[in-house]
Amino acid sequence: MLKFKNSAKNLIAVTRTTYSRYYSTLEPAEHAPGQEENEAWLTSLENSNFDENFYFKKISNEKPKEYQKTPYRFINEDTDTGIMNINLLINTQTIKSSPYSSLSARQRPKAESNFSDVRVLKLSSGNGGNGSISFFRDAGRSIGPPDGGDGGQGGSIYIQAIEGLTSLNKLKQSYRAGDGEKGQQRQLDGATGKDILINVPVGTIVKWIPDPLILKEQGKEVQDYIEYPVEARGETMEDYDPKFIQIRRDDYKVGEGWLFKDNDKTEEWHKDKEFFNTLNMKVSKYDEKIIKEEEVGDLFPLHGLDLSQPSPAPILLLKGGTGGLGNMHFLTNDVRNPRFCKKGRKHLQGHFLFELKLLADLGLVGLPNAGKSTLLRAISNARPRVGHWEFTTLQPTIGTISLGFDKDSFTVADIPGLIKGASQNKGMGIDFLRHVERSGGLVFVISLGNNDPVADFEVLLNEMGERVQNKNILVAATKADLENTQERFVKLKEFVEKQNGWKIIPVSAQNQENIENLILLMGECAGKL
Ligand SMILES: Nc1nc2c(ncn2[C@@H]2O[C@H](COP(=O)(O)OP(=O)(O)OP(=O)(O)O)[C@@H](O)[C@H]2O)c(=O)[nH]1
Repeated sequence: MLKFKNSAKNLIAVTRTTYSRYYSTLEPAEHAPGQEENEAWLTSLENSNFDENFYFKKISNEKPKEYQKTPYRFINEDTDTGIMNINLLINTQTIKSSPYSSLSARQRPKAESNFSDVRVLKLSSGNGGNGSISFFRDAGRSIGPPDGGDGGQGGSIYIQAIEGLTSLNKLKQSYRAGDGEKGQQRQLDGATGKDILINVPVGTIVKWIPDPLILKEQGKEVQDYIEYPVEARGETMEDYDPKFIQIRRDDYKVGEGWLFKDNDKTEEWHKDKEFFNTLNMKVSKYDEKIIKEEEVGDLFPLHGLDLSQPSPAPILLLKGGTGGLGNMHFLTNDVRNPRFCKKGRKHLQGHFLFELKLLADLGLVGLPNAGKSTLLRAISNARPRVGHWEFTTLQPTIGTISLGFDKDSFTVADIPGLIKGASQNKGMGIDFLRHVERSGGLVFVISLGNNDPVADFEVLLNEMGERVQNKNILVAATKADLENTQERFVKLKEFVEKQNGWKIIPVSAQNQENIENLILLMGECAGKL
């Protein structure tokens, strides 16, 4: 049999009588699928039985119709998507306002340049490259068999929580993965678009949110939406409790997405031809498969992705578009001269809210200037800022405390001081409490240098509200080295011990007094002893 190679040097000249004879006696270009292979592939598509249940189960409860106009839809099936572990679902937490909103302009840039725990990012994956329409050519022959390669896969956006990061401030405002390149002649597939991997600190929660600009136009606040992802849009329905958001690609439907080579023989011309319609019916099955895979793959947990552990591998957030098929796939018995290929599938785009909740075993809670940072310096390797003025601590610091070489160590988070009215956003507000929210225990740091430590403790308990529930509590009465603190300590001890038998210990962080005992009690509070 005569060989038709894709290199001119290897080409064996053939004399052809008719076009069809030419094709029936020649094999196509070296790696391009041949006519027989294409026929077999199209037949397999025709007979293929995609697990419709698998795909449609997830969207069967999709309601109501008008939501479908939006570029996203809610899905309420609680099924594993195959790319994301459902166990990662968490409850939505409230975000009220910028943690820095109440700071003076002088303080703000300092705080924001080093630390950021809430960010909104615009993310887009890449478009799939278009297929290519090309025919083998050489000097002796004006046109050969189709050899147009496939478009490259669009780049995807991945996220990975890694240890050693403590802030979201390095993230950019938007990320866009690369587009797949278009297919090339000689069966060359287009290059794959560049993926993007976003590294975040362990403890980051990622939530999908609608475009903040659109929300603004509608007079809605991103914050409201985050607090009640569905309710704030007035879209809650009885028995409708969506678990996923499906961000949709504004793209061609099954049987569409063809690109044609000739200006005069466009889609209209082809749609009149039986050979094209027959082929399109078969290729539609391929479209269906790709689109169904997108429906499943493009789901995101509505209540967010909680990266509370280092991610063993990057997690796919937004998948790039699939590359379009080149014309080499469409050479069949009926289609001798496929002057068409498929477009690449489009990218996905969405806005995501990144919220960092540092993960420490214990949280230090106290009024400004109570001595929290000094205490953390005394007991751990952390070096938080210490000052004589209030609100020295503008960003949370985490210290690690060792209980000895044969015991677990534990971590302690120092957060900015709370003041009366903090829950109404006074001082630094209470947004920083997100960083002690997931701690098993809280250590209240009360200064014995203040006149009425009991009243101080009451202020803190008021501001903390229900946040103290289900937590181990310890009170560190600090600055015990100061004069006349004995009597204050006795009163405070009495008050503390009345509260569910909580423990209290006097210390002087400055003079390193009673620190060993404090560490032991803290280890107990952290559940490590
Ligand atoms: N005498 C004495 N002074 C202390 C002790 N601990 C802290 N101080 C002083 O109290 C002041 C406040 O200490 P910080 O550790 O910055 O207090 P903070 O609670 O972290 O303050 P904010 O950052 O405002 O929340 C500093 O001047 C410290 O030197 C102590 O045990 N004894």
